[in-house]
Amino acid sequence: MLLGCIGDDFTGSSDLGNTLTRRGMRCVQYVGVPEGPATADVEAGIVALKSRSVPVAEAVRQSLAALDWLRAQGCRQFLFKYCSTFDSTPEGNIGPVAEALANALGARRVLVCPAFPATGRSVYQGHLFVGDRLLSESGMEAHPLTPMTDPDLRRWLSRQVGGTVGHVPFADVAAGADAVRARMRTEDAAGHRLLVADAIRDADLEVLGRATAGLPLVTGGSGIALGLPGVFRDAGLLADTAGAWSGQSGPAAILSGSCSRATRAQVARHAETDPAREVHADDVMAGRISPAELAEWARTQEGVPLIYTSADPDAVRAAQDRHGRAAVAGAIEALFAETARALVAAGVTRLVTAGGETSGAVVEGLSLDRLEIGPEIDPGVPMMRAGADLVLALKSGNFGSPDFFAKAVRMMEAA
Ligand SMILES: Nc1ncnc2c1ncn2[C@@H]1O[C@H](COP(=O)(O)OP(=O)(O)OP(=O)(O)O)[C@@H](O)[C@H]1O
Ligand SMILES: O=C(O)[C@@H](O)C(=O)CO
Repeated sequence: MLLGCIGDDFTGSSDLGNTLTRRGMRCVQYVGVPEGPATADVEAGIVALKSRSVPVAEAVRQSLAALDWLRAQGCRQFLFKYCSTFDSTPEGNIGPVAEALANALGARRVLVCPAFPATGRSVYQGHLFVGDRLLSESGMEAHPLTPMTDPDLRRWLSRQVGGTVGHVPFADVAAGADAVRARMRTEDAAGHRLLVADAIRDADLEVLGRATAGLPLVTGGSGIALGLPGVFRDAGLLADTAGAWSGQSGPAAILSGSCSRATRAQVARHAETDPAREVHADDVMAGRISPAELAEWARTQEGVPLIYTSADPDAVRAAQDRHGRAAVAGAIEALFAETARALVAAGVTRLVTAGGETSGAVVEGLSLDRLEIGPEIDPGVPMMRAGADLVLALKSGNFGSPDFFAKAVRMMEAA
């Protein structure tokens, strides 16, 4: 294993797997820290954690355990993957995890770059944009768990870490890898370890990736991985053999706990043509709804059934005020995990989930341990094989075209 990656959620990890696979690395996503050694054919291993929204100390503990395992597999470089919308609170977990990994690896000059141009995320002057809006005006300011109210990544990250935060401005990125390396040395000399880097195009991310050659730790969204396979390839380290992929026949179902704008539009689109069952937070909290009943409903539908709690920000806020943010999120995630188990037990072979936390709960609920990354459905979302009879797509909340659900189940079907 050459590149050891730690993802702070499951959809984000599959987004990273998509990038690395498309750039020719043989990549496997592990569900949590594996028990035994990896197989010898894996060039990039991603340990997917559910650490984005857990308490800081727990996120650090899990991430260091993942790092230990990846080091034991012989990795030469490590990547900490977080969300392209920098999902975190003023306490963490991005900053504390990045610092802990840097401490463990003795790493300096650690890039921080969530840019993902294919999905509209860019970093300029240290500020994160979603399309033409600042992060804090993109809808992310109303996220149920990590409301992003400050688009200045340097300022937001500074609140999370013990050290100071530096910057690699766009002028250096545009000037190429040597200029980036020079800027990183200057920032290091000024005492900054975590360095927010500007990037607005894939070409900028390629430059940043190349500039990190030989550095132990890189952090960012999946875009920061664009340039890394090329460095390994130039060193003659990649086998460059594509893995085989085949789809899966059988029933499909969709579970959506994401409340993002993109997902709500996808839910509305799917409901125009296929059966869609809304589950209300109050019913979940009161125990008025059971996974067995939802799975039975899904089994008896014509078309591809969608079960969703996705709701607009006012409804989410009201549910959180009534029940508590963590309690309602936990109860909904537990419901989706059990419903997924019931669906698969009832014969579902193609499962689409929307939302990072939701997908994490589902994958853990299904006790999956290893996901083979397949072809891309939409930017940032690959199909994945979870075993002989199960193919998954874990969609990040903000990703995917409006018809994503129908497109995903169609693409996941065996040819
Ligand atoms: N109706 C609802 N009311 C309150 N909370 C909800 C509701 N529906 C879902 N949630 C919770 O909101 C959270 C949504 O997070 P999730 O990560 O699944 O989606 P997302 O944030 O849109 O996706 P991503 O992290 O990939 O961007 C989950 O914890 C979920 O349980
Ligand atoms: O980077 C992203 O936006 C996604 O991979 C993700 O992490 C959302 O959960």
